[in-house]
Amino acid sequence: MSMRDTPRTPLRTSAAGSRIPSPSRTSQIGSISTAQQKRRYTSSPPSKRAVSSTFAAEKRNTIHSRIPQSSSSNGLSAPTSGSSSSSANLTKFYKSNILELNELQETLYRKKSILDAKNDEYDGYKQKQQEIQIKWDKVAAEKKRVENELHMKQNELQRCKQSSIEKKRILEQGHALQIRELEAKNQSEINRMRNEFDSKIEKLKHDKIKEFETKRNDLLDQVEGKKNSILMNDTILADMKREIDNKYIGLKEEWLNNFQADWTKQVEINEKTSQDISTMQTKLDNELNPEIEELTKKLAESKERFEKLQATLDDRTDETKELVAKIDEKEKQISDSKLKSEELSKDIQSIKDKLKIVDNELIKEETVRRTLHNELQELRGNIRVYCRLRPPLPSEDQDTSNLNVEKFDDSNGTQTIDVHKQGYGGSSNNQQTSHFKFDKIFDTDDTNYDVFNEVGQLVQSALDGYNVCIFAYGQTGSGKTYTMLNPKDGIIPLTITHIFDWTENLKERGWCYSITCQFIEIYNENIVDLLRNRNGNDDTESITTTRHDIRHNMDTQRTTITNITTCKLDSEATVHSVLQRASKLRSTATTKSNEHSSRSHSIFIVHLRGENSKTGEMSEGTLNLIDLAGSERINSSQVTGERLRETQHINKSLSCLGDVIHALNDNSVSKRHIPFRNSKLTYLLQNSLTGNSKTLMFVNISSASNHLNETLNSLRFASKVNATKMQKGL
Ligand SMILES: Nc1ncnc2c1ncn2[C@@H]1O[C@H](COP(=O)(O)OP(=O)(O)OP(=O)(O)O)[C@@H](O)[C@H]1O
Repeated sequence: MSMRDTPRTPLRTSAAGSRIPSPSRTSQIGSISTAQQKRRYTSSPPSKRAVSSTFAAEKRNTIHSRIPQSSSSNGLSAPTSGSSSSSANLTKFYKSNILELNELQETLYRKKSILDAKNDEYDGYKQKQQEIQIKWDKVAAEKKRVENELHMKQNELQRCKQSSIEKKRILEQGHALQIRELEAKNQSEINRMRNEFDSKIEKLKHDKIKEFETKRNDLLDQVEGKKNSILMNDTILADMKREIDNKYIGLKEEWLNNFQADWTKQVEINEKTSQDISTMQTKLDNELNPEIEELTKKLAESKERFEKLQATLDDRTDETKELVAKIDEKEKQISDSKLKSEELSKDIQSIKDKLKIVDNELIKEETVRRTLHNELQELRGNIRVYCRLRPPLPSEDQDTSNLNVEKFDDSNGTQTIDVHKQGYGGSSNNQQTSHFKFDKIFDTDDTNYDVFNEVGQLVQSALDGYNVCIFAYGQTGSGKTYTMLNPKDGIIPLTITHIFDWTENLKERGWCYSITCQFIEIYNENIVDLLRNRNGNDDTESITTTRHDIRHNMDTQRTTITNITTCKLDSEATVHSVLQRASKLRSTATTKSNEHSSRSHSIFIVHLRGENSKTGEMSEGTLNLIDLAGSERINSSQVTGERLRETQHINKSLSCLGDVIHALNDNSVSKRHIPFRNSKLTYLLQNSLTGNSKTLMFVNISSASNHLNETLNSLRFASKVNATKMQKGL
């Protein structure tokens, strides 16, 4: 029961109305019978919860029950007799009881004050939690902003990287061009050398021609000289002839002949020289001219090539100049980018540092949150009982007026359901009304999501490393399976989905969780593995032959079951397939044993193991989600055989569950023995019911009037559980 919403203790002065009446005011009331007095002392004292919730009513009842109502019922004289002895008895009775009643009232006030103090403490915690929540939201928003900033910077860095790659590519292209340019340069060098060679050849050719021309000119000069000398000789000869003619006509003939002979000789020499000259001229023309022509042609070609190369070279030089300018520009851009990149790296580093601080803050906040969450849960009570009404099915009586659910009042913290039942003869005068108080009551129009909103906090506790048990108790068909396992929105599917969401969020605070599950049922005190591998000849017989033992490790407070299948839950798909596997096995058993599912307890066990890589913290919690067997009372004398066995086992295990919770509430040292071993169910859940564990019981009831008796039985059982509190440190 939540302390949060317990009504405040009234001031003592204002409690006058509830004080015990003085003997004088009640002097007309008869004295208590000895039998009643005896019963009062021998009955066990009411639990603390019962005292707090029903004290006023009890007090009234006690007083009225002790006052004789008629002389025929207790043998005392009627108040109208006015006898002094009965008045004296009455006075004596009140004197002896008023002290005790006042003491009780005193005790009640004390307890209520403690309750108020706890209530205030709880409000303080609530305030603190709200502040932390606001701080948390701020930190989360700051983190988101910083992450966005980081994201943008990373994008910018990425762009810079891409532009660097582009520049590198362009530079590489430039290098390739340079290589080609060098090749062109080498080519031009070759060409230059070739030109030099050509010009040398040209010069040589020129020199040779010059030399030959000089030689020819010399020879021509010689010929001219010879011609001149011949001409001179002719003149001399003519002179001599004339002299001879004149002087020596006789000798003329002889000298002329001689001279003619000489002259013929000279002519021959001249002819020979002329022949030599023409031979040389021919030789010059035949041999050197083709070579010169060839060389001239080559020279022209080379010139042409040279001009072309020169033009290309000019183009390349211009291109190279442009490239060099571009390279310079790019290099400048690269150095700018490098500077920017360094600045970005610094920014990123500072953001990372900030993120680290934020992370550390978050981790610290998480630890505080866990402590506060647990304190809050403890303040709300380690045992909670919720009631859930299911609407009448179409086939059932639609009249639900027997049940009346009080509106939930947040400041009250509890909710009451009134059950009206006709007395003997069906007369409305004989109607009896029973009141049952629970931490919360879900009416017929509340959905599974409304239910999960309340359960979620306990799932969070399991993630924080506590053991949690959630039971669904009620008669067959009251909605236990609908509450626990409805495929879309039952507690089990919603729990797992939320666990995935929460563990994902906790990752950024350094927490990494491994989630495993087992799904078993307890049928006739035998454990059946609902996740075992099915094979073709699998039948109910082979199921029950596999032995499963429960082992408790007292050091680690962990419980294991031998030969049981454990499945890793890493995605919603695996959860779906695990639940389908289990439901298939259950439905197979249902066809073989009538209404098997309502005759067995099914337990979905989720192990949540978390490790925080940043703080080194570890947490290990177990969440047990239990769909109990139908609780309807079947008289053992009405059934036989297998059904009788089932009934005995169910009755035994459910009453054992009640006993265990009762025993846990008993602080008396002599009664510290908790009868966990009396049933498989309680023995299995031993570690999850003791210590700092949290327990939630749903009592599922049908609102249909034809189920009223079973509804009352279920509500009575649940009220008994609700009147207990978990004993710590067992
Ligand atoms: N809150 C609800 N709203 C609507 N229908 C419901 C609700 N609770 C239960 N039902 C319907 O009532 C019927 C019986 O419910 P369910 O099978 O969950 O009961 P049960 O207690 O688990 O029975 P059993 O013990 O046989 O497993 C089902 O048809 C279910 O759909």
